Amino acid sequence: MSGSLKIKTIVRLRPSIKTEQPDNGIVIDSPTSLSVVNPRNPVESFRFKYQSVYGPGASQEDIWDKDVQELLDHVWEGLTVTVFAYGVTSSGKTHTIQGTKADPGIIPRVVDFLFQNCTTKDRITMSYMEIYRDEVYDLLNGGASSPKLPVREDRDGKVVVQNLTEMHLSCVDDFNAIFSTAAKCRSVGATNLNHASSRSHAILCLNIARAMGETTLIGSINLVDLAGSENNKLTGNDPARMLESSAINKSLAVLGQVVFALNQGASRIPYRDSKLTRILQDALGGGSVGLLICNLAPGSKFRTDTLNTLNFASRTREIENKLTVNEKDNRPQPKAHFAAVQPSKPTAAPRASVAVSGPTTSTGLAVPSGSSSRPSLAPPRPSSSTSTTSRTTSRSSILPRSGRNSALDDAEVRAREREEIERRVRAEAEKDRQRLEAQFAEKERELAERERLRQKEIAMEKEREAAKEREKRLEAELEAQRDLNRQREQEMEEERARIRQKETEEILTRAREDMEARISRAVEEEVKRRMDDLQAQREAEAAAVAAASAAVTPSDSSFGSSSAHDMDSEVKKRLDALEAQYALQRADAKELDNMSSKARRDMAGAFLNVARQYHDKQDWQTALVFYRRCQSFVPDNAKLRARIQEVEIAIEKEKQGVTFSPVKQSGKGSKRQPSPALVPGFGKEAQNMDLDDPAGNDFEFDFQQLRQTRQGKATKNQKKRSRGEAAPAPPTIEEESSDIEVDVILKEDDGDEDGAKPVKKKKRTIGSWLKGKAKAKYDLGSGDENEPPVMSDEDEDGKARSGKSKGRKGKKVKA
Ligand SMILES: Nc1ncnc2c1ncn2[C@@H]1O[C@H](COP(=O)(O)OP(=O)(O)OP(=O)(O)O)[C@@H](O)[C@H]1O
Repeated sequence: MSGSLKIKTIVRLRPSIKTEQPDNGIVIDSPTSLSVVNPRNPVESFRFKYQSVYGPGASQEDIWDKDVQELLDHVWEGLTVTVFAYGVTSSGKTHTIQGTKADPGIIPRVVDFLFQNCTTKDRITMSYMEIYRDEVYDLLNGGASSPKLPVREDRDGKVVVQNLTEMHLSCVDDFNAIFSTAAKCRSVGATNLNHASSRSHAILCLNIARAMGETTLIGSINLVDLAGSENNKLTGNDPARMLESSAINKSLAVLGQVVFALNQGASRIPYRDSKLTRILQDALGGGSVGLLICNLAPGSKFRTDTLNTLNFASRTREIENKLTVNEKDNRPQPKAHFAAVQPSKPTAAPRASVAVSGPTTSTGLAVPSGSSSRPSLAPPRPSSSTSTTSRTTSRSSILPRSGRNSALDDAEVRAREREEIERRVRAEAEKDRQRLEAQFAEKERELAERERLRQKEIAMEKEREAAKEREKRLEAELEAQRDLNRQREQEMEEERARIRQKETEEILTRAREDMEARISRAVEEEVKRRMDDLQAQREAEAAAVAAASAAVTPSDSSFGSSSAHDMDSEVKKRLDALEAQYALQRADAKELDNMSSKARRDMAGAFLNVARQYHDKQDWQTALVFYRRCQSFVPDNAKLRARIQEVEIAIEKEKQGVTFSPVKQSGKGSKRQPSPALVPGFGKEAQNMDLDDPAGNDFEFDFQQLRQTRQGKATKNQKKRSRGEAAPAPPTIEEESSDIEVDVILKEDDGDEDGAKPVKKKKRTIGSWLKGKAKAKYDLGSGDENEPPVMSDEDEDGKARSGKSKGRKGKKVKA
């Protein structure tokens, strides 16, 4: 088989081991892709795609069956197959490549496979080496305790590990015995991350030579268990481990550079910068079939290494190898003849192959096809020697001396030329390397700058988010404060309303008490005065009787003198009464000066009430006193004047022994018409409400409806206040009654004696009524002689309205 083939790249994520926390940072999306969370920005993740992706549940067998076994077919075609495991320390490279007895990895499966499929003609050999601190040691010869082996390029440009032991295998057991001993020689040490951490890169090489008539196909399998990249902060390495670690990391860095340079198509690939890349030259951009297994470890502490490993894998899968069949010509070589000796052409050899040569064995990890320099599996036979060295020896032995000298000169010249070319190539390569490194550094700087800006942007975004959050919190706090203020204001408003209400009630109570006190004072004084008068009168009468019985005088003169005496005492009494009344009126007049018109009306009403009570009892004297006192507050009221005159007449008549029928208190008929002020539930508020029709019409007014509305509202407000809620100020009676309808009885004067007669009813609201109101009908100071003054909740008969109102519930009253 020939042609080119890209390196096959697969990924394997190992399960979490006992001491590790489960990790969701790596997600296997499909059998060929996975996503890894960005360690710098956890909301972001990177997605990768490879030929195969194995999760923690995948077995050794799965990997073998799907991705490894098929490659071994190429071995029988004389190709070199290189499988290498790459990954951070403890990611499972050794587990995958080597495995354990219970869970065998790739190596034992390959050996089984080879022996199952080989024929008796096939010859299988093995070599096993380790690269420890950038030196090569033979693991079949004691590993790092044996001498280090030089890595050279032979004349054909092949990389060879000199003196590496190659052992023949006849069966699987042979291999197991040799390998288990050799594996123990491998440099392994304990770190914090892996108790059996590989401190070296191990390369097991299995060669299969199959004779095919005149040629022998030499297939090879290189199984490479790389040491893992290490973060010394995590591994907790001691100084010795640090040196190992630095060598491991350096060789892996060069491996990365080689892959990078191959991807870039660079003219110089830095294989020579480490022993590892030098030896793997054939697998990387050389002539072999390549399989890269990237091992991943779960856990956030490995996240950056995981991403590095996956980036490395992505770059490696782009590398294309030009496959080269390793073939050996079995035909006997023609006898050495100087004409046949040609300098070997470096271009004829494969670009990169690893060959090992030593004193006892001469075999290669990869062998150039058809080349006479191909190492043989059997000990070298003189007749078919393929080594350049033996060719050179036979050539020199047949040359004459002078010819030998000139041949030596030629060789020297060629050697010098070669050195010169090598020097130039190296200088050029060095320049390329420096240029690439500069580019690399520049790229890294660019990436670092981009990363810095991204981090800055993230930090600013976070800051913006935090500021928004703060603003929201402040706004909420402000709103809460505003609510609190509103609530407090409402409470204060309610408190003020309560205080106002209380003050009003107190003022009213005080006024009422004051008035009651004055009335009772006045009554007491009057009663006392009258008692005194009565006493004086009785004493005077007793004295007069005594004097009359003692004196002996003619009957007419005695009659004349008795009559004069009576006249005197009567005049005197009247004078006393007038004086007393005058004194009272003076006292009232004094008070009157300081009173408001409303207070005057109140006082007049109070006295009128008392006067009426005496009037009803036909105690004309006392009634007269109170009517007069009432008059001192409303001196211009004509009706009151007339009432006083009536009472005075009654007194006169009484004195004359004439029976006197009680004076009617209503000037208009048997039934006094209630005024709005007398409607229960309204008290004196309605006094100022003028319900007089400007047109002089009468009307009916449903006070009961108004009262109920008002009481309903008052109860509602009271309840509100008891709950501590704000209640509106009580509306005025005008406001409340404005929508209430009344029936207006229009009157028409038909010219006869009866005067105006009610003819029809018309509905009007109190509001509209009030708009057109004329003078105040019930104003005590109005001087209206046709209407009685209205002072309190009692009607003119002195009966409480509340009692009457019960009987009138729901009935329309005539105003
Ligand atoms: N697929 C797996 N299933 C179960 N256990 C595993 C698996 N892969 C690795 N391990 C365990 O993880 C631990 C580390 O594995 P291993 O030694 O193979 O890592 P490594 O990559 O070779 O590390 P180092 O580079 O340090 O040599 C071992 O205990 C191994 O048994």
